[in-house]
Amino acid sequence: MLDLRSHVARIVTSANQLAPAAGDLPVPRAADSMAASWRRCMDGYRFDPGAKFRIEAVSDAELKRQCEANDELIHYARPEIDALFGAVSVSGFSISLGNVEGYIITERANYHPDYYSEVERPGTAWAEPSAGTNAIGTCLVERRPVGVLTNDHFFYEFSALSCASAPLFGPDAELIGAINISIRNPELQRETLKVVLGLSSSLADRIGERMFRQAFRRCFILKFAIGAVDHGLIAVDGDFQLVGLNHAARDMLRDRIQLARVRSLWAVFERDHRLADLSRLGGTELTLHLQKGGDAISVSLSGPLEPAATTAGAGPRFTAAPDAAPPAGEARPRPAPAPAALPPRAAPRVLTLDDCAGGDARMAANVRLVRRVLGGSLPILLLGETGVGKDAFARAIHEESPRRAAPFVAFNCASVPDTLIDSELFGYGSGAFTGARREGSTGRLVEADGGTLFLDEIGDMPVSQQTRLLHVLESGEVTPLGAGKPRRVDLQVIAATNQNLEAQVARGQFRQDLYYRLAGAVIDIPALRARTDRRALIEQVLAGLDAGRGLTLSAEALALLMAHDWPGNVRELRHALNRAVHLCEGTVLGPQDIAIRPAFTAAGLAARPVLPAAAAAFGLPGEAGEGGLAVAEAAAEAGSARHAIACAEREAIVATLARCGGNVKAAASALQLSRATLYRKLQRYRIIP
Ligand SMILES: Nc1ncnc2c1ncn2[C@@H]1O[C@H](COP(=O)(O)OP(=O)(O)OP(=O)(O)O)[C@@H](O)[C@H]1O
Repeated sequence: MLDLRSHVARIVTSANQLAPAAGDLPVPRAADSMAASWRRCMDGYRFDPGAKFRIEAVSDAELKRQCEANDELIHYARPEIDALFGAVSVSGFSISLGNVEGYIITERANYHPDYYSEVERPGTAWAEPSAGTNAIGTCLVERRPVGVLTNDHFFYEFSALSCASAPLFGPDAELIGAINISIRNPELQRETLKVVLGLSSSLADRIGERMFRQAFRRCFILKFAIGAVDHGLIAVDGDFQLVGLNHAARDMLRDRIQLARVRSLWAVFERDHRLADLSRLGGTELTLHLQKGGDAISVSLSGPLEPAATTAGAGPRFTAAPDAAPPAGEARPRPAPAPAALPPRAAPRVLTLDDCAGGDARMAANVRLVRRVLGGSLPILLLGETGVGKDAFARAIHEESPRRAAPFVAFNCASVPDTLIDSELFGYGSGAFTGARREGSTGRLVEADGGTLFLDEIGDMPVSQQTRLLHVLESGEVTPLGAGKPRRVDLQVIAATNQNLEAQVARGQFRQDLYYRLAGAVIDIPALRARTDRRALIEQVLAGLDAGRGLTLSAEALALLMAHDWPGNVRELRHALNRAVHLCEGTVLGPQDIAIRPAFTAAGLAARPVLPAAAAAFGLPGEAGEGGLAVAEAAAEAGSARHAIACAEREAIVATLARCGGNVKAAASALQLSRATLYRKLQRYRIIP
């Protein structure tokens, strides 16, 4: 432990250099990772490391309110904390649970009288903007496990303490708190703290897993490990549609999920026939292969905790949606004792063209146009926002086409790296390049011979491949790479995009001649919000998801769904309903089952820029700039509705700060947020570094 002078000098030097200091001050290597936090303390929160510090604590009444607000979290965390505490009962040791605001809400402590201190009791405020560098607060800011050894604490008052905290993520992958282990021993070694950090992390993972399994208790759960991280959890329904991914799974699979914008498990893993009947496989360990030649991953599969159709006797719902606490007075959910299988489901039906048309006049006209060119060689171009059903429409075209006995081959131009598009699409001959398969590859164009080739996300095709594709469309011949001899192909090409191809042509990003070639029959699929048959479509999608439970929508739920503007279109609708079906206890879906908010219509809010005056006052970029990106990232994966909410929140914060002349305390009070929460949001939206 350093004396006060050396403590202050070390912090100031390291924070300023963000690297070990030269000279005679002992600056351990961990100072590197702490320095960013020390710098935040000095520059961001205007703390002085030499100042006397007293930890803030909330009143008993406020602590009670916070405990009630975090009732679910405490319910799942407490048994795990007790179990670990019982196993490691040494003196000067405590395990605490901090909420996302950094307040300790429950704790088990076994203090040695020599080391006893009031500082860590429930109600104390450990958010970094309140208490400086400390394990709970810094872990919440950095969203990663953090160990803080003695003098790594910003304030000298805490330098007898060493702490290790790990973030806790909820079933929707949102940060909900931190688990902290503290040891009051000024002699503690950094290596020992690393072991303690491991304990904190596995405790947080176990609590997160229990919450995830309960939230998705009517789903099949796949648990897997990639690299050192071994707690990836995926919830799927009986149709292998992804219903939930925990934080670790999103992290591990981010690229694959974003690339393909997937909702199906089989867009992440290679399809595996052993999983054909999920309900027989509970408790199975198996190896799945990541798509596109990815690694083999060991996966353990468990069946639902509750049958999907359960009504009476089920514990009250724990919804995974943030802010959706269970209604007051409901008892806590208890995991159901015996696993049960989901009722069998009909295989997902391929939509027909009539299904796609529904009762919408524009769609009916689209279908009439398409029927006139079915099976010919005139290309069809499908335009429409993401999720409107372009892929579904393309498949329906093929199924009604005279070509339906031949293959339907789909190729997503955005999900294949540029360097592989050539070989994947046009094929290659044996030994065409290093790493090529000995027997060569036919390529998708040849695979689709006689049938339909669906080129999804055509706007993402690189210009060099556009030239080759144009040649194929004009000549009807494909020449695989290194194969010399061209091969004739007869196919109907359907291309799709949610981009503005004409604008891309004007910018030189898309070949004009290819655009005209592809635009044989142009089908503009309307956004869900513009469809006149929205209500019928909502009911049709629900009927396809409810596995024969005969679920209906309450008037309020229907009103909510009708009022939403569905920026993610039918996909978003499907996802919202799928989730509601899994969370709904009875047979009528209520508004509480629907995770969207009518007050924030995404198109309106997302389109509004940050108030120009506020942006100027703080030197902020407008919505399209870095701040907008920060919002987008913060809301990534959470869906566009939450993105809109995040936009609105950021806008409100910036405007209030501007009104309060940049005074964070005044802005926090005007926004009715704690100072710590406001700082967290300022960082999250990158309003401050
Ligand atoms: N008319 C419909 N009825 C029921 N479900 C539909 C309908 N249209 C689309 N869907 C469903 O909506 C989801 C999204 O559709 P699809 O993947 O075809 O959209 P997309 O326009 O191709 O999206 P993207 O541009 O992101 O690729 C799919 O699960 C699809 O089955």
